[in-house]
Amino acid sequence: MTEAGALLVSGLAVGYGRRMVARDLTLPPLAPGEVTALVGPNAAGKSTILKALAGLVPAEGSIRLGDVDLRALSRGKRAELVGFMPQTLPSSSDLTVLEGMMAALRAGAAPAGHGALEERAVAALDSLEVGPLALKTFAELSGGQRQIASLAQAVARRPRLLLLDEPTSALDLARQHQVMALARAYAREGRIVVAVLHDLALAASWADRMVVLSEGRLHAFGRPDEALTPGTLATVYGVEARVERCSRGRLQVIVDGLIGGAA
Ligand SMILES: Nc1ncnc2c1ncn2[C@@H]1O[C@H](COP(=O)(O)OP(=O)(O)OP(=O)(O)O)[C@@H](O)[C@H]1O
Repeated sequence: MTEAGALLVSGLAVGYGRRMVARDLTLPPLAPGEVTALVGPNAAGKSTILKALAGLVPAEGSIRLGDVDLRALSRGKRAELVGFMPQTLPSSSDLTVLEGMMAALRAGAAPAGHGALEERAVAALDSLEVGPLALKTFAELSGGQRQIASLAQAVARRPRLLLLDEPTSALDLARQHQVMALARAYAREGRIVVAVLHDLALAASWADRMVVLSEGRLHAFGRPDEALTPGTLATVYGVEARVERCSRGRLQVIVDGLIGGAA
């Protein structure tokens, strides 16, 4: 698959000082129109790789969005194309949600007028049904509200590539559904969404593809039913697990125990 506008990552090397998290990581092309779930055990390198794609940590290798070399872009131009929602969210900011969103939007390469930016910020909050949060400070929000506000900030610029680091970890069931539905609708407009998720059932329900990482290496890739196999779960997570379809066709992962350990 080499679809126009795909995210193409090859030979990616990223780490912290001498500690390499990924050395020579090449991913299959991630196509516009699709949600890709990036999964794997704790410390597999998922967040670091997402930050490398966003240009937030130094990396070597090739990161292209179609024919655009993302690593060659200025910070502002890259931020126009790539939206990033971090795993760790600000909790002490005195800025209101709207002020924070406006500041992020203004940091782009081609800022629009104040009114147009405010319209975009408000539209992003409304799309997640959290318009009333606009005038609250981040410090006043609950953990889940902070997560939703942070997602709205990442989406507001309408980037071609949207990177979400555990976007549902603090959310209740209804909000999880809402966020994943938004991610899917956003992708269907011809954009690329990559989301780090720990909940494999949620990932299998909403993602078109899954990338399974282990120790900074690609272990499996494909549709959820191709990527999530008992063999992969055993090797990558060290669990004895079954992958079954429930009556509505959704994949379920049932963990029977740890490999070599007590159930
Ligand atoms: N700022 C940092 N400085 C040094 N090492 C780091 C830093 N951030 C992460 N690491 C290390 O990089 C490795 C990968 O971490 P990363 O956060 O990318 O993993 P992850 O797959 O996202 O994990 P989790 O699922 O637990 O969030 C870990 O060994 C971690 O200790």
